[in-house]
Parts: sequence; structure tokens; C-alpha cells
Amino acid sequence: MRLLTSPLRRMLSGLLNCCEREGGRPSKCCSLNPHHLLPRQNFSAKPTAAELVRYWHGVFEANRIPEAQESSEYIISYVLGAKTIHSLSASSLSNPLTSEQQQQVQWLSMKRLQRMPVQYVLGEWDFRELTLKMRPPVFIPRPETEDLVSLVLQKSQRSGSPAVNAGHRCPTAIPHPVILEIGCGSGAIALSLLNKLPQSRVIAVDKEEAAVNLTCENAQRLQLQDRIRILHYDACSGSWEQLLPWGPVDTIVSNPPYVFHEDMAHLAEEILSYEDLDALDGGNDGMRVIKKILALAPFILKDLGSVFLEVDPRHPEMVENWLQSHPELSLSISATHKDFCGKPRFLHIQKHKAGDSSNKKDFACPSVHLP
Ligand SMILES: C[S@@+](CC[C@H](N)C(=O)[O-])C[C@H]1O[C@@H](n2cnc3c(N)ncnc32)[C@H](O)[C@@H]1O
Repeated sequence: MRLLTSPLRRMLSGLLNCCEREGGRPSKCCSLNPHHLLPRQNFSAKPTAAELVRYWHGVFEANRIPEAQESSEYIISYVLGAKTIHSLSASSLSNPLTSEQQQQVQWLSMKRLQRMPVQYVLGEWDFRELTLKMRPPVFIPRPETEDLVSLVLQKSQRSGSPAVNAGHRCPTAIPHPVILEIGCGSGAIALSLLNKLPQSRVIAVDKEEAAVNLTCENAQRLQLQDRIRILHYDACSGSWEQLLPWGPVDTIVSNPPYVFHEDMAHLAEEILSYEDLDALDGGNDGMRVIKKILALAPFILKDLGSVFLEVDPRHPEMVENWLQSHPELSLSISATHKDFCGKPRFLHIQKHKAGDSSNKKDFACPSVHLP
């Protein structure tokens, strides 16, 4: 398997990372300049990989394509069957490409010139240790979401581990955790959890058929299909009973749409032109889907079960206030974690033990078809 190290991938996919998702910097949209498309200087009849990297880097820069160097390196190394240019041997870099390989480089580079994200151009991308198929418009997993998975793993492995803790067996051991992912996209979170937790089962749901299909495809490719249920389900309108094929769940995890609607227009051209905007747009306060997930949680979680959410840095305080004004949900934030940029990005919310708070049956949210 062709692997990228995490820091490298974080650097290279900065274009689509959390900072960009917050809509800080409007992207410059470029129009293709035919004079910039095919400059012929320093270009031999039988170009080598190194020459092609230089050539397409120049073309991308001339056309103001972001991450010009990385884009060109990714495309050429992909065509040569490698993940990165640095993993190619000196002889691979200095050998001329076949005419088929040159054509493939040209074909993929033309897509990048149309501002297609490199993940869609290649049709695959790494998330943690998995290589996942990518297809527009299904959301491309972002590097920070790897840390959301790590938090769920830390919790599951801690509570699920048979390890002895200070001389005592962990009292909350869950030998076969059941995890629900809401908004699975390509399956990045769900499949990473299954891969690392061999005793677990995951229910992965998404309101988009394209996402459901891609998660199915990725599950099959990774041979993880036996422990996953993938459902076409809308958290804003579906009934909570559908989420319980295996009974109450131990953990809910979600990287929901959380961009404030007013920030959507400032996202990069790559995102606006190719990704499903419903996967990002969280409504006026960025909490449209977050609130639905929290309203569903008490009905599907076991007592003391956990919800792990990726959110906008403005959300921890907003979610805290919202939960305080909805005590009937019996949920409270137990921890906020920062992302690799140092921003509060992940929430760990816990369901109270039965009897600790008001009775969940008193609460009725018509949009989630509660009993
Ligand atoms: C930010 S993407 C995350 C995708 C994937 N989990 C990841 O991290 O790469 C949000 C996902 O939630 C899905 N989604 C949006 N609203 C939803 C809803 N109401 N019910 C279920 N899924 C929803 C979108 O289709 C999209 O796939």
C-alpha cells in the first residue's frame, strides 16, 4: 500500500483543511490562459518524470493553480505507481515516460487545470492508514478528521481494553462496541474505526446516495463489509429506530456539515465547484445538523454513551449553551479537544446515567419522529 506520512499529507492538503473550511480567505478563481497551458521550454521529446514535474509545475503556476508543485508531483508519481515523488527511485525519475504515461499525465493535469481537487483527479486518497476511493461530489476527508478518529479510538480502546488499570479491570469495558457514524461521506471515519477496532461494528449513514454508494465500495475494497451497515438516512427527517439494527449504540461520531452559511461563499474554488455543498453548509449558525444529532442521541445511545463531533471553533460554547437550554436531552460536554492548528475542533459529549436527569420520554422533537 502506498502510504503518505500524516504531516506530509497535512501540508499538501492545506487547501481543503479546516482553516479553509472556515472561509477565511476568498480564493482567486483563474481562467485558463492558452498561452500558459503548454509552454514548451525545457521539454524534451521523451520527457522524464523529473522534467514533467517541472513542466506541469510551471503550467499550474502560470495558471494560478494552488499547490502547483504538489499537484504536479502527485499526478506524476500517481501515473508511475507511487504515492509521492520522494518515494520514486533516482532511475524512475530519470527514465523517459511511455507515450501512454505521458497521455495520462496530460489528461489528469488538464483536470487539475480546471481546479478539480487533486484527490478527485487521482480518484483515491489516504486517510490514516487506508487508501479510499474518491469521487465527486462526495466530501473529501480532511486531515484534521484523522484526529477525530484518534479520539474515538482512545476512548474505545481505553474502555474496551481488557488491560488492567491500577490493579483493577476497567469497570466500563466494552468488548464489542457498536458505533454509529452520521454523515459517512466516503466512509473515512467508519472504515478507519472498523480497521482499528476488530471487535467493533459500525452503522454508517448518509443522506446522499452517492456517499452511501462510495462508502459501500470502499468497505468492499478494504474487506470491511462484514461489520458495517450502511444506510441511506437523513438525520433531519429519519426515525431513530432505523439507527438501531444492533440495539443502543456505545458511541456516535460525526463530522457534520458545520460551516456557517455566510462563510460558504468564501470557500476555495476547488470546494465550491466540485464538492457537495450540503456536506459543508451547516445553516445560519453552522448547527443545523449538529442539533439534530444531539436531539437523536439520547434515544440511540446507551447510558454513559458518547458523542464525538467535529465542529467549528465557535461551536463548543454554542453547543454548551444549547445543551444547557435542553436538559431533557441528558447530555453534557465532557471535553473539548484542539486540532493541529490549535483550534477547539472536537467535542466529546456524554449521555448521563439513567435517573441522573429528566426523563427522555418527556422530550419530543417532531422532526426526528420521536415516539
Ligand atoms: C463534512 S461531510 C463528512 C464526511 C465524512 N464523514 C468525512 O469526514 O470525510 C458531512 C457528510 O454528512 C452528510 N450529511 C449532511 N446532512 C446530513 C443529514 N441530515 N443526514 C445524514 N447525513 C448528512 C453529507 O452528505 C456528507 O457526506
